[in-house]
Amino acid sequence: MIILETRDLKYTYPDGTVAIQDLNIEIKKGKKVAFVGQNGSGKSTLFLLLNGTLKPAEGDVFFHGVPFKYDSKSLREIRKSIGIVFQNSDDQIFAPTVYQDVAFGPANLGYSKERVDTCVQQALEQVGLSRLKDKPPHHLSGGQKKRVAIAGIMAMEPEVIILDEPLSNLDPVGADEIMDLLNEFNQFGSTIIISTHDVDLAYRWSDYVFLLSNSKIIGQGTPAEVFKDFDLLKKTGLRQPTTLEIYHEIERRGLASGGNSPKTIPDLVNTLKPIDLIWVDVPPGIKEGDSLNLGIMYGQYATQSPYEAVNATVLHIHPDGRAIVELKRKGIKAGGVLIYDTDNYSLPEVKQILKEGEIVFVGAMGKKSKILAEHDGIRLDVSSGVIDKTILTALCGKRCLILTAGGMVDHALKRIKEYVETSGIEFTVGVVNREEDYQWIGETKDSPETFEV
Ligand SMILES: Nc1ncnc2c1ncn2[C@@H]1O[C@H](COP(=O)(O)OP(=O)(O)OP(=O)(O)O)[C@@H](O)[C@H]1O
Repeated sequence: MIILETRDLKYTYPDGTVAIQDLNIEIKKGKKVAFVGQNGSGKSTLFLLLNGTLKPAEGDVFFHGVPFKYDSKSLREIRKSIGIVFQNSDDQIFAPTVYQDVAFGPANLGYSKERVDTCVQQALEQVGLSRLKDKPPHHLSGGQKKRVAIAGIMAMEPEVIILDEPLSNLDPVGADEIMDLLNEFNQFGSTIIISTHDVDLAYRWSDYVFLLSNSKIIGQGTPAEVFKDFDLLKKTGLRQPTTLEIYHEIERRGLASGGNSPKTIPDLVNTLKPIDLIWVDVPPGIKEGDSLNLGIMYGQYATQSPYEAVNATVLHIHPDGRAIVELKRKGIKAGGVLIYDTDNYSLPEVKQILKEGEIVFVGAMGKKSKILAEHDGIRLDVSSGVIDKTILTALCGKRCLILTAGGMVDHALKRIKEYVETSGIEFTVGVVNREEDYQWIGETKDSPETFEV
């Protein structure tokens, strides 16, 4: 279903600058969409047109198929449904306390005092700022201000959230947290639209990408479609995403299987071809013909099983101390991922799972789960980029637990099951405390035996 659409949109600033022209786009409900383009390509102007802050010189914007009207009542409705978070949080935050700032939007929509309070409490909890509600926003860090701005929009419960450069001025962990938050909103059904210069982010995160250049859309499609088009990227002055660039280099050297578009490190690792002879550094004292334990390899290296211990025979030692070795493999079992739904949280149960499930790696997704873990002293090994890091850990034979809630439970389950299915690497995955969703993958009778490495 199309939620937002533009037809022949044009916008000219009063000084004559044409910032948007011939713009025809369709945005589907519930999707994560990225607009990518260089400075001055027109992203911010387009976003202001998409929530009615600017009125087009020509053309129309449609919400659920209905063209925008620009009287104050219609605009209020549009801004309630389509929230925008500005690039610079200081342009958005002005009230004396965090609470009052977040309350501004819902109060302006004429909500009752009780409803405003509920919306604000909920939004502050979602972005993890309940504790700072009485602080003046200008005393907060850049990342915290960004969250206040996001909470202010969330409190109006919009269907579409537009964020202009959501990660500008954030450190890597703060950036991951904001993206996790946006994924969470998306799981609850919001359509999320961002602008960014960051091709890695657009490639990894979005369902659909628009490339903007000189006020026009010059390319669009899934991230895999858009970012494999070198000519298009060149025209837009953008580079390829790093994961894709590394993949193409190893593919060109015959080390990865062709025709893939890996988005994440687990996906990239999974494209590697099996190899039998490799160069390695050998410790002093090793002679030709000796055996070496090289550790563990997985993915397509495996010949008999999804995951294997690798021993090697030293064939030839070069005078510089490096040696050519022939790999000998032994199948062992991969680890597993358990997902715990914190909507049905019980600390004794989590403790029992950690102990009896022999869990060695714990991650939490979503503010609620992180706060629960912190409050109850559950040590977290990872709190951002959780799904990928957990998959990589499970591939190394370890048992992992993800604490999360709501739509994120299904999101994590789906992503990990997809990985299991496309990679052919079998490890266990399931929701542990939600009977109807309890599933295991890869627990077959003929699962490979476990060997000591
Ligand atoms: N208030 C304004 N008056 C005149 N021209 C403007 C105004 N705001 C933006 N422009 C111009 O409109 C064009 C598009 O600007 P816009 O801010 O939409 O681009 P952008 O893609 O968001 O850039 P950035 O990535 O730097 O934020 C640019 O040429 C810019 O100089």
